[in-house]
Amino acid sequence: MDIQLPSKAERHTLFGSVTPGSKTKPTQKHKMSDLQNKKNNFLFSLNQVGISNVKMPVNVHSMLPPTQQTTVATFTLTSSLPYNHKGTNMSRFTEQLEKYRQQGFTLDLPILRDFVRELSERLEQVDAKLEVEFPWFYERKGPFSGLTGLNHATARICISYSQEAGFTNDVTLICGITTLCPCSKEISEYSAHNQRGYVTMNVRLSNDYDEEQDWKAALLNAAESNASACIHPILKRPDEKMVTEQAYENPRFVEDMVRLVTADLYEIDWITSFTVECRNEESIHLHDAVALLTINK
Ligand SMILES: Nc1nc2c(ncn2[C@@H]2O[C@H](COP(=O)(O)OP(=O)(O)OP(=O)(O)O)[C@@H](O)[C@H]2O)c(=O)[nH]1
Repeated sequence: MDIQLPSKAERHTLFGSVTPGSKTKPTQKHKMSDLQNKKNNFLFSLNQVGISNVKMPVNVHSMLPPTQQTTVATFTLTSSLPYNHKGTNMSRFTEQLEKYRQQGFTLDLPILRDFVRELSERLEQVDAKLEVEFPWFYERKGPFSGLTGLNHATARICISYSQEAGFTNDVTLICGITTLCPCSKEISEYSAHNQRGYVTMNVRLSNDYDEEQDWKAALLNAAESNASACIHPILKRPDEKMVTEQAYENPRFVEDMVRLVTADLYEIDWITSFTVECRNEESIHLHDAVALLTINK
């Protein structure tokens, strides 16, 4: 094949690009109009305005191995906006993220609290909120073989700051477990259906919480230690036999899961309130089974 192509500039013209016209508007920042900083009565104050779905590599400390890990986090950053401000200064949200990225952003709670307070100052607003979600990785050994592999759970941190009320620290962990149906076990001559369930624990941390306690590991343990069995990346046949028998010996409805996890979270003194949800991707249905419980201690 021998195709004679026009130059790249000619190709762009062919596909509709035009020469820039004469430009009259200022190019220097101080001469540009600043629409978003216009003050007037704009009718309503806003609860939240900012940016969402921002991806960034971050560092995470973990009590479970790997104890230092890098992962990709998705951020939402917002503040409120008074009725007399037309718009927020959007560029300052990403400027704040970039400042922390250059320092090697680690998602420790004290660092995130500094981030949110500084963000409110940078925005010249009375409050700010950070929500960040990331896959958190933890090693899991086969129960017989001891062979190690990596599992992950979805972790979320939400820090709110206001000059008036200070900080609230909410965290969420969503992890996979195995559940075996008690009803199916009871009524069947053989076997019982079982499935992958997802436990979502949404927790408010008290001021006593310190990073040594690692909320991620504690919430994972609350879910897994009450499940029919844990999820494993690598299982050899002796492992598989153990996991299968363990599930049969520990049947759980979604209701059982939520109540048992609730009891564990209730006993943790650095948790002030929480919601537990269990969702089973039923293997005998196309629909899921769900249960949810909220506790204010
Ligand atoms: N408020 C607002 N800004 C938007 C919106 N859509 C885009 N922008 C952003 O406007 C930003 C520029 O505005 P500012 O952050 O106020 O920029 P600036 O005034 O040069 O920066 P400062 O001097 O820090 O105030 C860009 O980052 C755009 O992304 C919107 O819906 N609302």
